[in-house]
Amino acid sequence: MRKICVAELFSMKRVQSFQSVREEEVDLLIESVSGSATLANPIDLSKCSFSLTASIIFRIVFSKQFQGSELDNDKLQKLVFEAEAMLGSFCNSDFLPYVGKVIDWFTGFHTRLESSFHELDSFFQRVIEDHLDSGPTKDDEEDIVDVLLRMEKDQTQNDAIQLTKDHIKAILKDIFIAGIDTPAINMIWAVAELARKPTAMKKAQNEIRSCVGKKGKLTENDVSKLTYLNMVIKETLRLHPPGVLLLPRETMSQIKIGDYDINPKTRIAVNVWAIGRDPDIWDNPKEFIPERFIDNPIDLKGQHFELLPFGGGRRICPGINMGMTVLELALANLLYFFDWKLPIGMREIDIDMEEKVSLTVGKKTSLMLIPIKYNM
Ligand code: HEM
Repeated sequence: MRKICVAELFSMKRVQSFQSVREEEVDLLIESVSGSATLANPIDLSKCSFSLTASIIFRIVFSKQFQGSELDNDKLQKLVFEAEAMLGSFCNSDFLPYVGKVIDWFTGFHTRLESSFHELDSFFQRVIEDHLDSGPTKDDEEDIVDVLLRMEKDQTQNDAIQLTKDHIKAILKDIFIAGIDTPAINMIWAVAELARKPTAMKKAQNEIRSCVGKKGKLTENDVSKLTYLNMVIKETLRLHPPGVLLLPRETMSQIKIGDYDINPKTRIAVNVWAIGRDPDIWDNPKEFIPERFIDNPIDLKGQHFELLPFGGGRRICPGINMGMTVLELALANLLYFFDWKLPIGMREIDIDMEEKVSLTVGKKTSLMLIPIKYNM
């Protein structure tokens, strides 16, 4: 099932087919930040980044606008954070037969879980019904729901897996939870780290501005030339991988890790946050130094175990291409069009880097910075 979805939903071809959506949404973000830049007031970049990734996911998944939708105005953020909190919490009934269920009822966990599930489920149900009502879509205009409904319709009884509406909703939920928050979190950590290190910020801006020149427009085609920006993103993902423990694994046989004998069916969590800060692997591990990736072959594709922000193996993030493209495009645009100043009276070291721990680990407080329009 995952194989089919990866081939259909996250292939390079499909990711490319949504290029115009990403570029249009980033342009809208830049337009809205430009409006605030004239006032020279700090803006809430955390909110902007969540709204950008939500807008992109809404359009590629449902062909719907996020702004003005029933989940706009912080409602979606609350829903996603609540679903992440539930997935990241200890669920007693998973581990303690019978008694666990009673404990979950008693603590209120069960009610929270049900309410989070029903809100998302009824939203996806409406989305699917809308798509069915509006009939088939042309191949080159398909969104992700269209693709999933087509796969359901075209399957035969001989197929090994029978795709149902519940499967479709589960896939949509996965994309929603995994695809909106993670790139937004990374965008914020990257800008926060750059704001704390003005030399790196300037270096990234100089690279972008000399590459794009006075064109006044920065597209995905420009991004592949930005090597320093790519190092900034790698360094951010080393220090701040959003999914710090990856998805849980279960051992299939008796294995040995270091000096430990691990039994079959043991649940394993891989702490990529700790690996990224391991002093045996990285010099000055707590320092933000994008230059450490110069002439360094380590990449993000799950082959180098020193750096696994997208995981690895069979469960590696299927949205890696989409996530990286959104991150690169949005950051490049924010750094091309604006210089970023700290609110009055604030120093670089005052930027709060405290983490908010849930299923993902983001910046606890909003990142507030003043955008200054760059004169080309
Ligand atoms: C910077 C951006 C992103 C980061 C750092 C990230 C990271 C991750 C990680 C660490 C995992 C677990 C992998 C493992 O355990 O080996 C994961 C899973 C997943 N990601 Fe991403 N992700 C990002 C963007 C996206 C985007 C944009 C989408 C979709 C559009 C997406 C969809 C998914 C899905 C569906 C899964 C679950 C796969 C499964 O259940 O096997 N991700 N992601």
